[in-house]
Amino acid sequence: MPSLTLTAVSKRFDSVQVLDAVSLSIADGAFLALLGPSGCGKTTLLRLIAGLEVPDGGEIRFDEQVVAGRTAFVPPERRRIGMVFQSYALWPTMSVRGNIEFGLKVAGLASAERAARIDEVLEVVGLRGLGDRRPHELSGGQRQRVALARSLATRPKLILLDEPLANLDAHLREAMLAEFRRIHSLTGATFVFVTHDQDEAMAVATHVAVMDRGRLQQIGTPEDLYRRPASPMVARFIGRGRTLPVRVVKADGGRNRVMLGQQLLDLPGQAPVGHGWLSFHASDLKRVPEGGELKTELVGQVFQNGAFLSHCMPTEIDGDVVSLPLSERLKPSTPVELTFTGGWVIGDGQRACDAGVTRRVETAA
Ligand SMILES: Nc1ncnc2c1ncn2[C@@H]1O[C@H](COP(=O)(O)OP(=O)(O)OP(=O)(O)O)[C@@H](O)[C@H]1O
Repeated sequence: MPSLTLTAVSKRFDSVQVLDAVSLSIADGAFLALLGPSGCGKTTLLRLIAGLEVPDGGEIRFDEQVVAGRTAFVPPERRRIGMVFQSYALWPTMSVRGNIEFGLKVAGLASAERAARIDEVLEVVGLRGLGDRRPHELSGGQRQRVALARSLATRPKLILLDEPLANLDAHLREAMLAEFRRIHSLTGATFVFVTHDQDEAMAVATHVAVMDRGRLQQIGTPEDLYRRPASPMVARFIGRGRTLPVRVVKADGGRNRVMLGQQLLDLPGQAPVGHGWLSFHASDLKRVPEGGELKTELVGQVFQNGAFLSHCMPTEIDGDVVSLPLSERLKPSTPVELTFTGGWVIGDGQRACDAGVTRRVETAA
């Protein structure tokens, strides 16, 4: 059963359409990352799910209950959600236990049950023994764990996390990502996580929703987005992907014949006949001595991860620079012929999640 369903959710601030008919559905226990460039509407979407904003149109359902729609609006405190912000938002004068206990008191739990719940969540987030400390006596990572413990304590069905790792250094971020995964699978709650960092999203989420200028471009597993992007924007945004213009001449059962300049290629894809895009990553390219499908000229190299990351400009077609690691240093302007060992064909203007289309996502096994 889907635990969260958005149907054509829209929001305007003044004259700006911040969210435009966003529809998606996630299953119970999913870990969804909302990913996209700054200003694309991720936080606004999270705030709508939380009930901190009211949509102008569309509907939000938790399980079968409409929590925001034309005829219903359930306030945040009655939505059974937990929220974790990048600022932690802990009470500085209260101990860790006090911070966690606050929401339990509001929920009307008796003292013994509150104490048991606090012990339980401190154990889950790995802070047993630190309950009497105050926030200033904790590291950034520990404070974020307290914030998570506080949101878990009321046993919400849905945990909403708004850039929770933004204030941590790179090393701690990685450790906390692993923690979020562990805690997610331990609790079985549905997590919705806002980030603009795709490595973070791909590492932690079972499903990722890519947004661009208020619209949902695609929702899928991290592998779907990487290998089968639904739009040129997703192809370029995920994994430093590249796209080249192609003409699709045949569409047949999940494969496409395309013309890349004068070269005929046969690749996986679901594009209709017409103008399209070949999407690929560095690992889909191979240098060959001659007869390559893409003729280029070297424009620069950088030594990176034990290889020369080589930037090559197509010479026979109109397209952007492509990059791949090569084992040798080459002189600038050296001709470099490439073939495609992989790639994915996208139709022009293809959109996975246009207005009114609901994409269902099942939880990863
Ligand atoms: N309360 C508000 N009043 C007016 N405009 C707002 C309000 N909240 C957000 N916006 C605007 O809505 C757009 C989307 O903002 P939002 O914070 O949802 O984006 P985001 O994708 O989370 O961005 P970031 O990654 O930078 O946090 C922005 O142009 C922002 O300026």
